[in-house]
Amino acid sequence: MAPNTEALALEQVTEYFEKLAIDGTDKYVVFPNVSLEPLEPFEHQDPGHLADPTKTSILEQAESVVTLTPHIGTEIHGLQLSKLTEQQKNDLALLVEERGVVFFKNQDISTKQLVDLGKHYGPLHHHPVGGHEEDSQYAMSIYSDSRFASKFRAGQNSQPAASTLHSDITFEKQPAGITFLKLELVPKTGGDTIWYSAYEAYDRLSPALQRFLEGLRATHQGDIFEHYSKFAGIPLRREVPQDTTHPVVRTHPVTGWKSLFVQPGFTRSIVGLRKHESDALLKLLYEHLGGGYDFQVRYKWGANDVAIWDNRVTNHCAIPDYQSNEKRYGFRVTSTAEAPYFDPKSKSRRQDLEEAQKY
Ligand SMILES: O=C(O)CCC(=O)C(=O)O
Ligand SMILES: [Fe+2]
Repeated sequence: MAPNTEALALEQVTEYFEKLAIDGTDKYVVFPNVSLEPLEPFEHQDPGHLADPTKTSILEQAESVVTLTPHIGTEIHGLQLSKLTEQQKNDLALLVEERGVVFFKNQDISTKQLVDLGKHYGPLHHHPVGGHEEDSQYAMSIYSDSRFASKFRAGQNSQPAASTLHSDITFEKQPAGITFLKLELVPKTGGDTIWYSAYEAYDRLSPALQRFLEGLRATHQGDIFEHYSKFAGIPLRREVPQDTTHPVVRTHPVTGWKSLFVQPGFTRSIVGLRKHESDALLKLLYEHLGGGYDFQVRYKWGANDVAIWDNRVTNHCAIPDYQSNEKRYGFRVTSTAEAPYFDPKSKSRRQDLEEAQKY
């Protein structure tokens, strides 16, 4: 039965959401009604610091490496994430941090193995609302089929996809770093994902606007998950922080490069500006991001592909264009990283590469 969320009583929806079998897999998604403690601060140790700058263990041992666009996205063929050595795990961190997103085709890695791999990159995030696989709270389900389509895609169909452009969980004080998504069921056509380089987004702004933005902070809110929890009758497992601010331009701890760290998904205002100033500036920046056709990569998924991106330096949006009778299932493993900071001495990616004559 395909429930229409709006028409259902909350009680029924809650029951519906307790445990959901994913057709076409042997998996169940659960939405446990548990109360989680607030996240504790931690000191982030980035494995990218341990990488070999040439990243040979990945780039030379793959069967082939495809640079998908000049600014973002690399596709790796012929390596299984389930079998990485310690050196490869560290080199992978640096590759993702430099390239923004890296794709591994047709992976045999299990949920448990991907969760274990994710832990190498930082403490894993347990989402306050998102359903997760029955066997792991750290494998957040990304799901859509005829039962879920109306609920999960409602709203998305009535607005431009770019308005859902986001970096994951930036409402947290220490938001996501390296993040994995494995898609196990993919629609026959459609359901691509687009990633945008926030390094290049910064580099495309005029020096005058760059200087203006540097040192500013913006508020980030996870209110959509609170609404979503009420709307869909899913328990809110942890309070979402209400007072998070992050720098508008942040410095990456490993590459040292600056990136533009605002997005329509979770950023709400720029601290210190009047509301109409903040709204106008964010609108300008969101148009700049969403219109970045020449600093994005659009990925056409194959079954069991894994995308690995650095949420500190990219934004992404899923494209909900497939038919509602199509199934799309995957799970995300999200490592968390440092509290975002801006180092006034840091360089932009373009400046650094130009100086090294690599641009
Ligand atoms: O479904 C997708 O392609 C991406 C969903 C998403 O935003 C995520 O996994 O963080
Ligand atoms: Fe996301």
